[in-house]
Amino acid sequence: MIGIVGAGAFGTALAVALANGGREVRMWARDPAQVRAMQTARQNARALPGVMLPENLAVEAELAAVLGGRALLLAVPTQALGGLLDRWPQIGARQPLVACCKGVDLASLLGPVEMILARRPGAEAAILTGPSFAFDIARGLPTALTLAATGDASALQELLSTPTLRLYRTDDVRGAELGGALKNVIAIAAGVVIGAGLGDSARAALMTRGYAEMVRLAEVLGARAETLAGLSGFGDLVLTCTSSQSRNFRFGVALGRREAFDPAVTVEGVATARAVVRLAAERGVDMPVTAMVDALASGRITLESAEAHLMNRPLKQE
Ligand SMILES: NC(=O)C1=CN([C@@H]2O[C@H](COP(=O)(O)OP(=O)(O)OC[C@H]3O[C@@H](n4cnc5c(N)ncnc54)[C@H](O)[C@@H]3O)[C@@H](O)[C@H]2O)C=CC1
Ligand SMILES: O=C(CO)COP(=O)(O)O
Repeated sequence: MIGIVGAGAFGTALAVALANGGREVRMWARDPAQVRAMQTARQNARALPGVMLPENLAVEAELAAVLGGRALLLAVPTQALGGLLDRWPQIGARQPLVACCKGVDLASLLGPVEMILARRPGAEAAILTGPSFAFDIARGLPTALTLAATGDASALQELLSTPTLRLYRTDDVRGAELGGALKNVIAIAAGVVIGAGLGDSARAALMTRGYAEMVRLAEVLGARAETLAGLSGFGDLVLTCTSSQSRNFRFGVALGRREAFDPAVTVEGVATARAVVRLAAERGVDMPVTAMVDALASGRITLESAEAHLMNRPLKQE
């Protein structure tokens, strides 16, 4: 059995793909009304309307029902992960924990695996990340992801791979965590550029310079540059900066157009930008694109001054 905590878009998509791949899956949602609706309609109408839940995917109202399997996937937004682990001490005692989220925690400046290990020392912890929209995964479209764990991830890799979900493993947990977290910030910047009508060339420039600062910070924090060049960094950066399926990209487009954006939608890059600005300052790393996204998203600067600031930085070697 594979347990999943969190029945949002990503948790449900993984649950559907794993169940369609022949695994027994149990997914827990905190809202009993949502559980009943999913049990009755065999759909997650809130997160993935139109996707049928296979028979071997059970939707559970009790957390205990999803514990004790071969792995427990934690599919909640990064800013909710700490609270989840604090609220439910029984999570983690009996199975490997796989973080299925992308971000840096604002309260602790830690990544998802670091947050798990800070609260559950000695737990077997991993992160599943990489270019993959929930709807694509749920529809059974081919998807490749990175599974990063400090120990040997071969058994988990086998368990979580299906004919449509192909997992590559790495021991560079820091690199995988940071690739997924930092690309969301750059995707917001790419959205701003498109929303403001600055053009595809400007987007390509921002993606490239954004990638440079992602690698700069990741290396200082002990990650390997080659991990950032893989699925969890470069791969996800390309996907998220170029598709309007991405919520981070769409949030950026709204910012660029000076339009409002639904605050109920999960946009990981906003809190992560704020956290990364602090992390970068602590480590003395220059991250101009991230700083600009944070300042824009929090309304501290205008679009015009953000553009002028980035274009008027001292000329330098690439
Ligand atoms: N949607 C996508 O295409 C993908 C999302 N991700 C990542 O997955 C993570 C989750 O995102 P989504 O599922 O898309 O967000 P979502 O907003 O669709 O769902 C989040 C779910 O977490 C639940 N939740 C929040 N706090 C909770 C708590 N304390 N206890 C229990 N449940 C809680 C919410 O009720 C909601 O069902 C994010 O870090 C995101 O970056 C990764 C790859 C693809
Ligand atoms: O991480 C994702 C795709 O890999 C999903 O991106 P958004 O959270 O921006 O929708």
